Amino acid sequence: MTTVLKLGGSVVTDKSEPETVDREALDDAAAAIAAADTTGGSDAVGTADSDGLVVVHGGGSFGHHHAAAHGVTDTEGTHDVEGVLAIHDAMRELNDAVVGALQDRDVPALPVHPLSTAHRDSAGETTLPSEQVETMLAEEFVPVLHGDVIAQSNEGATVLSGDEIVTLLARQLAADRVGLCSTVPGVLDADEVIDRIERFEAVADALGASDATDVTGGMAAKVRELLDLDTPASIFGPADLAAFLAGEQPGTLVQRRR
Ligand SMILES: Nc1ncnc2c1ncn2[C@@H]1O[C@H](COP(=O)(O)OP(=O)(O)OP(=O)(O)O)[C@@H](O)[C@H]1O
Ligand SMILES: C=C(C)CCOP(=O)(O)O
Repeated sequence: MTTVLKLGGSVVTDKSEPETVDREALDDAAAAIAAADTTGGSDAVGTADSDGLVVVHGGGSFGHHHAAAHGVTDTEGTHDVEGVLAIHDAMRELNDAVVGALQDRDVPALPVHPLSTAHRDSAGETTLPSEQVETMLAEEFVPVLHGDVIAQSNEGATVLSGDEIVTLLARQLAADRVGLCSTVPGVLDADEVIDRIERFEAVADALGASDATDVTGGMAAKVRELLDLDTPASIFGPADLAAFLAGEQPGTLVQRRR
């Protein structure tokens, strides 16, 4: 079984303070991942024939802050190389922290930086090679990707969100499970967690943007992307990470009715 897990930038960073890792939250997440034994092989998460875990993390107070400062979004690009590097370097720094926290817990985590491998065409179609991720999984490593800036034809460089990485990889790896761990316990409608979302229109009124600086669209964009997947996806909070990794479906399950 292959699991793709996104650790929200809002979980692993303090989104109200530029470039601040939330060390406690990150270590808690790393501990939950370590306890779940998520590497490929016979004892891995979910079933006996697990192919392992891919971790993706978002930008939080690292990427979004720099992207906003340089006017870069997932559709608006820049040719300013210093701006591109500022966004990428911030994301690499956060990725170092995430990989480091996992390695401190003996999770065999390795970084994968999308700027060096992914690109977009002028219509915004993203290509993200996954062969290195698949090989890492086969060798029982835990690849750790992150939202990033990537080259886009006619735009310079634009933001690739962790959420889009999750959906691209889930398709390419034919993932069995997808989890988005954010700061909220699920998708909320008037403070109640919605159990299941099958159609965007049914929840559109409840969905908003992020309440922090976020250039890629917050909760509404997440739900839209997840509804396009064949793989069922769960959106849940940090308290439910261990349950998700143990095979449960906490929070909100997003799956289009076929
Ligand atoms: N109906 C809703 N239910 C839950 N959260 C919502 C809703 N509408 C808007 N939100 C906002 O969406 C946020 C989650 O999206 P956000 O993009 O900030 O999360 P993330 O993936 O953890 O962070 P990042 O994008 O930095 O990786 C919540 O913190 C909340 O502010
Ligand atoms: C802002 C950058 C560079 C990454 C955005 O990733 P996200 O937080 O998953 O939307």
